[in-house]
Amino acid sequence: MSIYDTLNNKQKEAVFHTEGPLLILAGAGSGKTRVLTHRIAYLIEEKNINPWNILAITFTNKAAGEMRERVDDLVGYGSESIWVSTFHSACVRILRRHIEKLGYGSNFTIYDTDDQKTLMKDVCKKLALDPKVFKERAILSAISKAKNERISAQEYRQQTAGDYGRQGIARAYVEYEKQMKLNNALDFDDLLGKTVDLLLQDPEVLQYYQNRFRYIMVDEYQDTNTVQFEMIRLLAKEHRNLCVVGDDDQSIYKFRGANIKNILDFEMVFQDACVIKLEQNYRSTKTILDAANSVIRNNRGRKEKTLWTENEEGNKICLKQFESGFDEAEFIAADIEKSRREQQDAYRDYAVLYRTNAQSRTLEERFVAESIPYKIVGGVNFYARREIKDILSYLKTIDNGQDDLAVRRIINVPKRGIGLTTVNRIQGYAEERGIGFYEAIRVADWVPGIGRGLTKVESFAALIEFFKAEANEKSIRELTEDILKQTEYLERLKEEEGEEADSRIENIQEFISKIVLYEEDCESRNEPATLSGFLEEVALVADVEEGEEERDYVVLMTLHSAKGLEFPHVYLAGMEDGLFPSYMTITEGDEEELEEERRLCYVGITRARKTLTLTCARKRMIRGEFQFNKMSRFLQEIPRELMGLKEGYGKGNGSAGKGGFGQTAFADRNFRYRELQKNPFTASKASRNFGDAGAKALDYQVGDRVKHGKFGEGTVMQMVKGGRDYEVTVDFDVAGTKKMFAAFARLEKV
Ligand SMILES: Nc1ncnc2c1ncn2[C@@H]1O[C@H](COP(=O)(O)OP(=O)(O)OP(=O)(O)O)[C@@H](O)[C@H]1O
Ligand SMILES: [Mg+2]
Repeated sequence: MSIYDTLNNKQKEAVFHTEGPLLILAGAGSGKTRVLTHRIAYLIEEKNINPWNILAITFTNKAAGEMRERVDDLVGYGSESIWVSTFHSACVRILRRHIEKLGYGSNFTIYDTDDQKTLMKDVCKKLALDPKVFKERAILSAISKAKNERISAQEYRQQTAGDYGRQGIARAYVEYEKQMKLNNALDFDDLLGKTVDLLLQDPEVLQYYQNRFRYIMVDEYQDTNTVQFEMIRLLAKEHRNLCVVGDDDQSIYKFRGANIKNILDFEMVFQDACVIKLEQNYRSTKTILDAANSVIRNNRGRKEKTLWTENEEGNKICLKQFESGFDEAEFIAADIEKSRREQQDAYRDYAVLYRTNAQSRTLEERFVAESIPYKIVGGVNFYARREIKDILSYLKTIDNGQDDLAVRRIINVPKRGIGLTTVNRIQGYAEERGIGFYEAIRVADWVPGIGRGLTKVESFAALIEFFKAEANEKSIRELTEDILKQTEYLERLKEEEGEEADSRIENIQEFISKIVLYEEDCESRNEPATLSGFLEEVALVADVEEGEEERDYVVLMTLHSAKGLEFPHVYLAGMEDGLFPSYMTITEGDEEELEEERRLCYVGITRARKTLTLTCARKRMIRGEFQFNKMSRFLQEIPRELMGLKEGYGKGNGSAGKGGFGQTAFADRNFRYRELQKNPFTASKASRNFGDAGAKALDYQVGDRVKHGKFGEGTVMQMVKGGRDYEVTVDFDVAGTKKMFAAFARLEKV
């Protein structure tokens, strides 16, 4: 039996159709990716095509990795010379070799978003653009959009003549390009754009790659954008052996410029293209497939497809509504553990998918508490996210200032003009004196060579001291909101705009919710909610080391990252109107947006092979406020007979099978749109009053023998009372004389 015998007739047709343009348009789980990998094997083994002549492109690194594995298994010897990669990494490889022809050095640097922002800041300054009107992030996203449409800076300038706002952007675009070139740098969009430039401008290079990539395959074709299409078109122009596979129902990257027209245009650009439709789904049970079909059916602008399966009926879909997001997470963790034991399968057979990154926080905490190994795919753990680490570092510094790394992390975040030289001087001084970094900051005027950096460091210290005083009087939430306000951390994120900044803001809001939950929890137990207590609790989750050898874990990820993947058991969490579909989609009533979200829901459902569990919460804490949500409208699109009952766990009493589902579940639970529109962080009454915590009385005095954690025993020589603390001079037996603040030194009388 050959490997091709496992394919159905349509799939075989697609695999054997090796010459000429081919479009495979088919629904989820119908074997598109499988056709691609078998096609590669077929080309090499049956058609004697040199592996070197094959290019396979897919969407994410994870998908590329999986495709590479599948190809290696099928092809064996020689498979390493096939290019299996994402668009970006293919472009980098091409550019490293030939970019000199465009006047760049082959050692060009790739700018990430931060680098871009830094450069754009300089550009705006140089052009004296009004920062109130021209936001860096907004300019950058306009540039990115233009680049994806292949509009150069010059063209952009001509197009926008007479339009004041866009003229400013055009000037910034021109200058940005000039600077990028001077820096020998490319941004992500350039990787594609410059590759296309190269292919257009240099016939030799074009010919080289056309001859090299005689067979080109593109997976997830529905999410390619205009530049990507142009690149493929050029590469395939000579030999025309281009096979693209996609599903218009799974197009979910419109916001990044994906152009669904590329599917429609394919037959126009390659007029003799053969089109094959695959209609049999091999992935999911009948029940899951029915659910997916009944959801996507509600989209109007789509090509009608009939996707069917010979797979078994399978379990009913489990739908559960919980009181809170916490209960939801508790259920998911318990359910995975229970099911895993019963079915004797592995953690990696389970995936939990959600709409926004911020949703991972509650799930992660539950998983840690239950010792269930998990991995966030396509992202990082909640407490490892940059913005969360930043705020945590503020809180740690305010709490005790003993975590040098935390202090160093925030001394210039957000930027307040304290450079690395100054930081290193302070560090050197701290090391020399054997004191902590923050202690050194507080005596910055003693740091040799600190010079002009001093005022800035002093005002940083004053800010922290202000927060310290505030910490004594305010709740952790108030303190945190004030940190975000006084440092303008949130303000700067908001100015950035764009999907990344939005996601960071959501994470911060989720962090605020965590604080509120902690404070409420303490209150209910009649315990004081202290900053140290909070940090300790968080550390239990934040400092969990990822097991190096751990290969079996539950996968947590956003719906977007889940594209192309499959799992035996899938949980879709947070199926609520206002979250999924998103609040913006609902309130703005944009039908196109809603259809895009519905496609995302279709992608989510069709990731499941055997079981699908849909969960939602009646109330969910968002930005520290409870918000009441209805079940997602997408759930209402799934016929009730496909849904089943699963016993409840823990506090979650919202079973969906009988009674619970229906009237009450879908009743309008005074969804508070207006609540949502409020400023997330209501201004707190921050008085610039440093308060006087007063120096705490010490149980030792001059002449006493004391003990220090690091320096050992010594004699107290001098004590000077300051506003908030004593400055103590101790003559240590071994370490010599040191000056230190009592609060930091934690000296014990012996
Ligand atoms: N002819 C077949 N016989 C048995 N299993 C098959 C067959 N075709 C596909 N499959 C299996 O069905 C599942 C889905 O296939 P694949 O991932 O290739 O689908 P897809 O169309 O790429 O899905 P998606 O739209 O989600 O990317 C895989 O587990 C694959 O191995
Ligand atoms: Mg696929």
